[in-house]
Amino acid sequence: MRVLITGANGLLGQKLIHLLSDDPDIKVIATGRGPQRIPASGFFYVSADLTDPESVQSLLRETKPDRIIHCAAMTQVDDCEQSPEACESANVTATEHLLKATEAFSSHFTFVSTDFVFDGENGPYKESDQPNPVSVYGASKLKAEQLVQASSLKTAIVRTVLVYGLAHDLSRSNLVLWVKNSLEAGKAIRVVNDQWRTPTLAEDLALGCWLVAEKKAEGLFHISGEGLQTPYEMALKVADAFDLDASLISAVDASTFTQPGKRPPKTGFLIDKAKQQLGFQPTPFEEGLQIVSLQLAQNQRK
Ligand SMILES: NC(=O)C1=CN([C@@H]2O[C@H](COP(=O)(O)OP(=O)(O)OC[C@H]3O[C@@H](n4cnc5c(N)ncnc54)[C@H](OP(=O)(O)O)[C@@H]3O)[C@@H](O)[C@H]2O)C=CC1
Ligand SMILES: Cc1cn([C@H]2C[C@H](O)[C@@H](COP(=O)(O)OP(=O)(O)O[C@H]3O[C@@H](C)C(=O)[C@@H](O)[C@H]3O)O2)c(=O)[nH]c1=O
Repeated sequence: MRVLITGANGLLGQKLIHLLSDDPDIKVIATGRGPQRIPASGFFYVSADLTDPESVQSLLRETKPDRIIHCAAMTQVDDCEQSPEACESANVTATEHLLKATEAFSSHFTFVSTDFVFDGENGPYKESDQPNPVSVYGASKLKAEQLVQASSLKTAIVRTVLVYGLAHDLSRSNLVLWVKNSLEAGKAIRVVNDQWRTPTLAEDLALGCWLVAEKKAEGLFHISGEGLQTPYEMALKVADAFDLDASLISAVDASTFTQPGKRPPKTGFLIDKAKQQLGFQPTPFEEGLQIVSLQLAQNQRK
């Protein structure tokens, strides 16, 4: 089976490559912007800018995938707010090019989306709840979802929430690494206690995406951790897991931040559909932190 993973240099992309590249029955084709930044082997890497229709057409012609897992996106929420055209291009137009190019090959298409399609007034959300994005990023992902749903291909949409984990040379950090690195540097941090999320271990998300793609499942799936927590609560758990000074963490209201992109207050997902239809079972947050801690220790020994 030939599996094309977009956004291969990103957090989810790297975890998918790690999950699939040792399987002798799967040929992993990884695509990213610019050179490969993943220090691993066992897969084929193609550099492509997905906003360029010609590049996308030739990528599909050359690789003829059976499954596509489209992870690539402009994920910096504040940058999207400040550069809406770049956001539209990376998140909507690129998805449109990919869908069009895929039509010739009838591949199954999995699109990775976000809790930020919701306004955060009524979380946790199930798949049938009504989206209402409050940021340019959220609106762009919803627009891309609508293109995916309108396509004649067999498609699935995997929405997820606040992904954390360790990977190489990422262009954006995540809450766990940010808190850990700040506390290790002795830096005081202010963390919001009036937003709620169901944080997702990157390895769990990769497996969830693969369960969808492998089964050629169709429709919407909410795939995340379980149990609402505030980023402040998560930060305290990070301090505990890494034996760092929790007194450096202070709780603040989101209103004290002047971020360009508005964040939905209470998202988080109900994941019964993914559990029942896919057999998805997320790792509890505390265990996820232990996994990240082990990976960091292994990297230090290398
Ligand atoms: N991280 C999170 O908390 C969440 C993520 N998601 C969604 O999950 C998916 C994966 O996110 P994640 O892995 O964390 O994000 P990352 O930002 O780590 O990875 C996204 C990748 O997309 C690449 N990319 C951006 N624009 C283009 C382009 N024009 N052509 C080719 N590649 C491009 C980036 O390249 P480069 O590295 O060169 O910048 C990056 O490697 C995204 O679709 C995101 O919207 C949903 C909810 C939460
Ligand atoms: C930087 C910072 C973040 N936070 C909190 C707010 C927020 O809930 C959480 C993560 O903040 P970030 O700015 O890293 O991420 P943010 O852009 O809010 O996260 C989102 O990313 C996109 C891609 C998604 O699709 C979403 O699911 C979501 O995870 O940490 C603080 O409390 N203090 C801070 O100084």
